Amino acid sequence: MSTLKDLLANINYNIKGRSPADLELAGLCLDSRQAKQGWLFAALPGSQVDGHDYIEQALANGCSAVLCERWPQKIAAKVCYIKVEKVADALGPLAANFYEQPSQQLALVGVTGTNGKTSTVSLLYRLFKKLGHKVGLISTIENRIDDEVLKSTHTTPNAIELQALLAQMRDAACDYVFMEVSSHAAEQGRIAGAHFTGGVFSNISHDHLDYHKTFKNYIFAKKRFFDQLPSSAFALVNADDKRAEVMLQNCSAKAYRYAQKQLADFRFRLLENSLSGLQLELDGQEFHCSLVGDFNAYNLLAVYATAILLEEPKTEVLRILSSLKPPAGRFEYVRIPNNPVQAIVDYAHTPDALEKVLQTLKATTSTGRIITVVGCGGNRDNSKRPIMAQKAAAYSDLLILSSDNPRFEEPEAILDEMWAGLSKAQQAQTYRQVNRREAIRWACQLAQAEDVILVAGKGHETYQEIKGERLPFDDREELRQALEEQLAKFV
Ligand SMILES: CC(=O)N[C@H]1[C@@H](OP(=O)(O)OP(=O)(O)OC[C@H]2O[C@@H](n3ccc(=O)[nH]c3=O)[C@H](O)[C@@H]2O)O[C@H](CO)[C@@H](O)[C@@H]1O[C@H](C)C(=O)N[C@@H](C)C(=O)N[C@H](CCC(=O)O)C(=O)O
Repeated sequence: MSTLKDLLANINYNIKGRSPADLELAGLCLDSRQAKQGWLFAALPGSQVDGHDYIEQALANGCSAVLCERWPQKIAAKVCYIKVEKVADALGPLAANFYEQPSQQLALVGVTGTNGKTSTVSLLYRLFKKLGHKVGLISTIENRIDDEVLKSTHTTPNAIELQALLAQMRDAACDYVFMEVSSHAAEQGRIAGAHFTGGVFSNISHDHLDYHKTFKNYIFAKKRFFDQLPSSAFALVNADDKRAEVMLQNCSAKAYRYAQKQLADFRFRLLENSLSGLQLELDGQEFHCSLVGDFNAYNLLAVYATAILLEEPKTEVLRILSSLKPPAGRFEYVRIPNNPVQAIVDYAHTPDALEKVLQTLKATTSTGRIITVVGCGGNRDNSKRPIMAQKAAAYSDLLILSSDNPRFEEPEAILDEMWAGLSKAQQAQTYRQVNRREAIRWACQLAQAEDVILVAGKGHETYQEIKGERLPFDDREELRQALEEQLAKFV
């Protein structure tokens, strides 16, 4: 077993208290409440709470080492204190050493971007499984160690959880791992110390400005991931997004571009986009699949290009891709027998994602109306609220503003901010109903035979987060029930 001194190789640090040379750690933690005998506690400063305030609690729980940015007032001789410039930057490499560099022993591909991360990694996971590999998945919806499904609490886990998960994947003989890289994760060093075989950038648009403050900071958080890619890796970017080139600036990885509109290494041409699927010319080959919307054509192209860069056979990749269904809660259809109304649940919770889904519906719905139910999450970026309402109103024939996950905010106050984005004329045609179940019921009651209902924002989620509680709630279940109730109208 390695000593703490070995684990600190390649990290700049100062020491007080016990020497790390003869200290073997039993575990690592970020939360003092989970600390155990012989563990190292990493005192991470957050934006609200500072881990340094919990050093004493971690020591009381038996920790024998502390990673920190400033010396605590009391230094205990039996504890090793390691001071680094930024805990967030040092923890990843330390955790990677502790778990014996799992990402060096498999091929890790990270996907970043405002929209499309979950769909892309989920498609990659399923494609590589069908190609016969053992595969790991780290995503917003779930984590998977090949066939074993684990709960996911974040888009990208913290540095310790990430390295522990990668180690489990390595021990289960996974050869590939596809993971989402959120901007929070890149900014907070959660991916530091991870060795990537490839990085993919899908797009960037307005989101998370509560955290990053400016759009520029948000772009540079994503860029941090590309800056981390080694020269042996590939850096694959969507060249149709105008920030793609920023990702590639000073990036040591080998650059590849995919696009519809630009000259690029990988391209698609949209032949047909209907509610029954996409017909594409993908990298020169005719291709059909049941995924809907040109945003999915981009996701498919990113997946295809990644597979080719990982040297998978082109014909087999295209054959499997054409059979894949959309991931849960992404443009997921809800239909019940005898009810002609089509309903779609989508996770779109950014202005850009919502606009893309609605554009697809507009382009593919010829006769009926589009009825949209949408809200915005509480305690998250409130600057997107008026824009999302505006986008929803622009493409919908009927709009019902409702609650998403209000968290600790007043649901009506969130709707007020959305409402402010609507013109007087749009307001006159928009309903407000904070109770999401009721809002979905209203949408179904208002729908006629040819209409399409879009319930946006929560996708795969099976809960609604209200005042610190996660109450069971599933848009797809609610829609099924409401469509059943409405059935009488058509029989
Ligand atoms: C809202 C937000 O951004 N919170 C971030 C912020 O947290 P914070 O200031 O409240 O502090 P904290 O994490 O509660 O506590 C700071 C430290 O003290 C420790 N602590 C705290 C209490 C205690 O009793 N003992 C103790 O040791 C904590 O374990 C932690 O290490 O600073 C922390 C340190 O940098 C972050 O880990 C934390 O992200 C949390 C985990 C979070 O949930 N963030 C979300 C927004 C997030 O990361 N989301 C992205 C996806 C976004 C998307 O694409 O939709 C994701 O990757 O999931």
